[in-house]
Amino acid sequence: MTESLLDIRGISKSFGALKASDDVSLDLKQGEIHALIGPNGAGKSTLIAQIAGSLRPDSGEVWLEGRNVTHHDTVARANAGLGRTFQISSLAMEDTVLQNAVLGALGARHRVPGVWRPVMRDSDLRATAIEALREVGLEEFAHFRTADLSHGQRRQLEVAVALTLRPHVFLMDEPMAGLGAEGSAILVEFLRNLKSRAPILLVEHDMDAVFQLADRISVLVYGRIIATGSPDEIRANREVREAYLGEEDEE
Ligand SMILES: Nc1ncnc2c1ncn2[C@@H]1O[C@H](COP(=O)(O)OP(=O)(O)OP(=O)(O)O)[C@@H](O)[C@H]1O
Repeated sequence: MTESLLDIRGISKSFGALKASDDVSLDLKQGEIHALIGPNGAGKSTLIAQIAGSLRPDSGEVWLEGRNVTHHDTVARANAGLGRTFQISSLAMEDTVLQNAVLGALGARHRVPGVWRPVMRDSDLRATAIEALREVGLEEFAHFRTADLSHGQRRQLEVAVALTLRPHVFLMDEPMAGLGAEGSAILVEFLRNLKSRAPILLVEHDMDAVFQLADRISVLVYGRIIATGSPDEIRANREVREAYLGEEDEE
């Protein structure tokens, strides 16, 4: 059996009377894209926040590469190999592409250089940042203002920033959001290649992208996972179709 790099065990989280996560278990194995789908308000972002460490579960555990990180904060989890891209861009739009990547690489270091040593002249940080930009195909845009990138390129830059932390596992929250058909197609191809570098837990509303990309899909409804399986299994699952996918998938 392939070892799970990320293992979510029985996570529950309530906001008052609302159970946003209800005994959720799922895992992420080497080389796969595991998509988490579900209607608005199903609890996807709440679950991602608990995996990333920004929200504490009421009960349950998060294991990363065989280590229980349930009580680690976001920085400790990032340093342990959990890379994340966000639903809302965390990039500094007025800074250059390279500056954003260097800032990401700076977060990967366990110390902050002294103010006398300008960050942008730190050759290790620059090398890490340029390597990450090269990996996502943005090296030639290094000196562009981030605001001048296309939407899709900004998504790629977010991945580059995450790559500077040398993640072993990726959490991605709606990377396709706001992309047109062409941008989505490029990003789908990009993520398909990226998964061999680090497996991806993907929250995504774009069902075309999900069904093209995912090796496994879990469906979250009212905080509970109602099904996990291959894209074909999920498409054929009656409960999933009734709860979420709707009749348009019936052929
Ligand atoms: N901090 C909070 N306090 C109270 N309720 C919250 C809080 N965060 C989320 N919720 C509620 O928990 C439920 C799950 O929300 P969540 O944002 O995780 O869903 P989602 O599946 O990510 O939705 P979307 O697809 O729209 O992003 C919703 O009913 C939401 O209103």
